Order: sequence, then C-alpha cells, then structure tokens
Amino acid sequence: MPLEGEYELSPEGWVRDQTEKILETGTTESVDIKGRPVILLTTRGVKSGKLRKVPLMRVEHDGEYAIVASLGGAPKHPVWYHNVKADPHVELQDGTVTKDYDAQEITGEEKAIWWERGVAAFPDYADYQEKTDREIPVFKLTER
Ligand SMILES: C[C@H](OP(=O)(O)OC[C@@H](O)[C@@H](O)[C@@H](O)Cn1c2nc(=O)[nH]c(=O)c-2cc2ccc(O)cc21)C(=O)N[C@@H](CCC(=O)N[C@@H](CCC(=O)O)C(=O)O)C(=O)O
Repeated sequence: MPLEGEYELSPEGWVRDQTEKILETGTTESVDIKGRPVILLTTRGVKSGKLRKVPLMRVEHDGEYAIVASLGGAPKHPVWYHNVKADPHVELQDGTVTKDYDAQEITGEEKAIWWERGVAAFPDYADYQEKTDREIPVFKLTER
C-alpha cells in the first residue's frame, strides 16, 4: 500500500534539484553522485505528517536495500532518520520501480556487513564516519 499524502521537497538546493529531476524523469537513473547510483526514499514527516522525499546512495545486495543516515558525516542525524524511526513504513524508488518497505535500524555483525556494502557502493561513507564521533546509522529495508 503506497504512502498517501502531499509531499514536500528538501529545502537544500542541490538535493531539491536532484529530487525534482528524478520526479520529472521518472527514474533515479537521471541523477548520480560521482557516477554512483542513487535511490529516492519517501518517509512520513514525524511532525507534519507530510511525505518527505530524500535521494540517498543506492546500497543493494541480492534485491535487498540498506539506507545510510550519513549526512556527510555531520554531528547530527539527518531529520529523515527520526521520521523512519517514528514510522518505519517507507517507499524506495530504484530506477523507475517504487516499492514499500519496512525499515529496521541494524547493529552489530549485520550492520558491519551492510556497512561494507555501503562503502563499496559509495566510498565516501568511510570518510564521513572518520570525520564524526556520531555512529552513522544504517537501516535494512524489508519489502512489505
Ligand atoms: C534538510 C533536511 O533534510 P534531512 O531529512 O535532514 O536529510 C538531509 C540529507 O540526508 C538529505 O538531504 C539527503 O537527500 C542527502 N543525501 C544523502 N544523505 C544521507 O544521509 N545519505 C546518503 O546516502 C545521501 C545520498 C544523497 C544522494 C543524492 C542527493 O541529492 C542527496 C543525498 C530537511 O529536509 N528538512 C526539512 C524537514 C524535513 C522533515 O522531515 N520534517 C519533519 C519534522 C522534523 C522535525 O522538525 O523534527 C516533518 O515533516 O514532520 C525542512 O527543514 O523543512
């Protein structure tokens, strides 16, 4: 069951531009970061109840996805992290395909495995973790 409701785009210029391009073209393949693929995550705003769309790096393995709340190694989690913790029902668009998932924050061995996959997909994640004391959270997505 897709997420219903009005959505609002990021106030962050370059992110907004990429999100708009994905929405205009209908595919996440219309954008990339340093040549690396991107997915589009939709979450439910924890206060506004609005749908929030955020592009994230594509971290996929055998049809399963993870999302990494890196925010470039900032000291605080991105706002969408709190949305997902409050309501784990998210949508993920990869290419032209959008599906519903339940997001679960992972830790320990499972997180170590997905973290490696994340760094393989986007090596900058390792630099981001280096530059902050914040442990960058990872969620695994399970199709609903
Ligand atoms: C700027 C802020 O965004 P954020 O949720 O903190 O997310 C920050 C970033 O993670 C987000 O911009 C990502 O898209 C950046 N980003 C990546 N960010 C990552 O963390 N990881 C990635 O892998 C990643 C890749 C990526 C690739 C392409 C690209 O264009 C952007 C990429 C935002 O949208 N704020 C809104 C509010 C959003 C929101 O959810 N509000 C809540 C209330 C929140 C509250 O006040 O408690 C609500 O609606 O209820 C605002 O200020 O109006």
